[in-house]
Amino acid sequence: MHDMQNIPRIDPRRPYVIGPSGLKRIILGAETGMRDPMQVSHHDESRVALRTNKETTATVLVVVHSDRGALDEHGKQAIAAAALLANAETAVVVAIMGTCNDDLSVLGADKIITYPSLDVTRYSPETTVEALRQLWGEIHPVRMYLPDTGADAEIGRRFAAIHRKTIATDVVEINQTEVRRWIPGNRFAVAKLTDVVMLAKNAVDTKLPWVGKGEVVESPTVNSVSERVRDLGISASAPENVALEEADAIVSGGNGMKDMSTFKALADAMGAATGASRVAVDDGRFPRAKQVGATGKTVQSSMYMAIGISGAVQHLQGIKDCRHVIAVNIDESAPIVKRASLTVIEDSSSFMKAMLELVNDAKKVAGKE
Ligand SMILES: Cc1cc2nc3c(=O)[nH]c(=O)nc-3n(C[C@H](O)[C@H](O)[C@H](O)COP(=O)(O)OP(=O)(O)OC[C@H]3O[C@@H](n4cnc5c(N)ncnc54)[C@H](O)[C@@H]3O)c2cc1C
Repeated sequence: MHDMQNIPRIDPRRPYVIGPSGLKRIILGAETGMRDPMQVSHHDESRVALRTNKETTATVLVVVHSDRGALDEHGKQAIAAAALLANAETAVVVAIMGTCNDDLSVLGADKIITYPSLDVTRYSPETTVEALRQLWGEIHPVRMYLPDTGADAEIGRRFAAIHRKTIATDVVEINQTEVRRWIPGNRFAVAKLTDVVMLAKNAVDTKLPWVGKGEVVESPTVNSVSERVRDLGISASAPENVALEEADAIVSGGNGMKDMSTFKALADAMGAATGASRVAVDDGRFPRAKQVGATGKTVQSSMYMAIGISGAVQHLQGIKDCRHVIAVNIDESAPIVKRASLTVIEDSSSFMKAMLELVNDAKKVAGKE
């Protein structure tokens, strides 16, 4: 049985979601002229084939906001979905609202256009919609894909409403003629394929057997538009007021972290929210609301520092969307080490004291104290 909570976690390999019934046939079948992934060596990246060698005569457009030069998993999925669905004559054009340091060719992007001034730190929906109107007029895409979250969710709806495009939201399955979205009661709502497709999270696998051309194009000038809403900038709220699921930096303690006062001081100094493993919660060191993992919160911070946490599979499930995981552990064979992009093999208490000193020194140098 499915309930609403399971909806964003659809396994793309199940037979009814995007990819399986539709995608497998659409993209990998001989009739599309696509490369057969079985002929591609996954171990030799230099030999990964282009998605298509044919001259492209049509385009599909993917629109994604980036955050400090990086795309989140949902944004990546939108690009991969567009590439999976495009036929051999169709180019995948990606408009990045912001900058992008990632290699998007591995997600099937053929052409990448960045709009650095339209990143998520500024609220400028009317200018963004104008940028898309200009781009749409230039490349005449057959379809536009966006992730159905955050700034992208708003832009897709605004664009469709203003420019009278058909739109489907929360889409989990798509084929040549129809889109499907989940509705309560474990049912699909089916609609004709629309101009704008807003994709639900985790409906597509981003591991592709081929690459796009990845050509980066200079940012076009966008006509100036007067925004009706004035952006007063971003002000950070105190980490303890931020929901763990929305925190950008999290310092998390586990069974190997007992020095609570240094832990709290470090989190404060770093401006990070605090999380915990289940063992640390069961011990009474953290409230249940701080538990990260399968039976706790699923977080998606840019930085997740796991101090004295082993990285049990149930804990890792809660941090799968985190961008940078830093592990602090005395055991270099702890599973968290495999997940982390940086590991410090050190006693948690000594680490936290040293780190606290470094952060405070850095703040003094920056004149923030
Ligand atoms: C159904 C189910 C659901 C679960 N849900 C969750 C969940 O949502 N979230 C969750 O976290 N767990 C969950 N668990 C529990 C999970 O399996 C682990 O038991 C738990 O995550 C372990 O917590 P830990 O890593 O803090 O503790 P431990 O497994 O005890 O690991 C402690 C780590 O700290 C290191 N360490 C020890 N001393 C030090 C030191 N002085 N300095 C630095 N490092 C040190 C150790 O090397 C070790 O790696 C669940 C389990 C089940 C069965």
